[in-house]
Amino acid sequence: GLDSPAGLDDPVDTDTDRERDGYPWADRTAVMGILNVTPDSFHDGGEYLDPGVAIDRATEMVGAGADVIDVGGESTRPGADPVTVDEEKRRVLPVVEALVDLDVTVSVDTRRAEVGEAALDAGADVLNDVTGLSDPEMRFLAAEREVPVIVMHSIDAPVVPGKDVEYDDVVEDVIAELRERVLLAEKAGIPRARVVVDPGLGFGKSKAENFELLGRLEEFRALGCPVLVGHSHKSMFELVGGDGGDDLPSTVAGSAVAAANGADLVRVHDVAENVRAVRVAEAASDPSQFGDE
Ligand SMILES: Nc1nc2ncc(COP(=O)(O)OP(=O)(O)O)nc2c(=O)[nH]1
Repeated sequence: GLDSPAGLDDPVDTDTDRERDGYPWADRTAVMGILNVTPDSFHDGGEYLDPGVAIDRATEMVGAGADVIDVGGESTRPGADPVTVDEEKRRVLPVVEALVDLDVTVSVDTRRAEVGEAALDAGADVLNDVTGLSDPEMRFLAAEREVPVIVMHSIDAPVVPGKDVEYDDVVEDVIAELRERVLLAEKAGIPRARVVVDPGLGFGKSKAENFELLGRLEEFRALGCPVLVGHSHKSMFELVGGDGGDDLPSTVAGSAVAAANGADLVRVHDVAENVRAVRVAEAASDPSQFGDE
C-alpha cells in the first residue's frame, strides 16, 4: 500500500499547517453557487439549460455574493440518465466560457477528465469530481494543471437507487475512504491544500448519517484538506420537517452549522440566503472582527 505521508494521521492545525494560496476559501467560508445546466437535476433541473439563462443566473449569484460557481452538465441524482461526453461538453463549455468575464472562481462538476480538461481550457479554475478521483485521468489532470480538485465521497455516482451501504461509524468510514483518495492525489503530485474533501451528503448515506457527518464535520480536518459540504435542498432535511424540496430554511440552517463546524465551502442553490448563514456563523466564532461595535 501507499505509505502515509508524515502527518496525515495526526490532526493538523489546518489554519497554520496548510498554505491556502489565494483560493476564495482562504480566509472565510466560501459560498459555491450551483449552476446545473441539465434538464433533470433534482432541485432545479431544466431551469438553466439555455446558456443565456444560465449566464444570467450565474451573474445573479455573483451579485448575491457567490465566491465560486459550480457548473454541472450531468445530474448525479439516483437513477439520472447518463449523458454523453459530447452532450455534457455542449451544455457546460459555453457557460464556462461566458463566466470567465465575471470575477468569480468557476468549478466544473463532472465525472469525466475529458470534460474537465475542456472546461479548464475554457477558463474553469476548479475540478469537482463526485466520484472522488476514481478515474486516474482526473488525478493526472488536476496535478498537471495545478488546479484544486473537489474529492467527494460516494459509493458511486449516479448512486444506484436504493443501494445503501452499512457503515460501522459513517464518519470514520467516510474519512478513511477519503484518506485513501487524498493519498492517491498526493501520489499524483497534488498537495493537500488543493484537495478539497467532501463527505458526499446524500450519496449512499441514510438521512440520519448525513446529520452525523454534518455534526462531526470537524473530524474531517484531520485530513489536512479544505472541506466542502453539499447539503442544499437534500432529503436529509425531511427528518426535521422539511420537504427536501423547497425547504430553504433547513438548507440555510445547515450552512450555518457547516460553517460553525469548520466547512471551508458550502455548495448551495440559493446564494444570498446562505451567505448570510455563513457570515452569522463566522461572526459567532470570531466577534473580534467587529471591534467594539
Ligand atoms: N462536490 C459535490 N458535488 C455535488 N454535485 C451534485 C450534488 C447533487 O446536487 P445537485 O447538483 O443540486 O443535483 P443534481 O446532481 O441532480 O444536479 N451534490 C454534490 C455534493 O454534495 N458535493
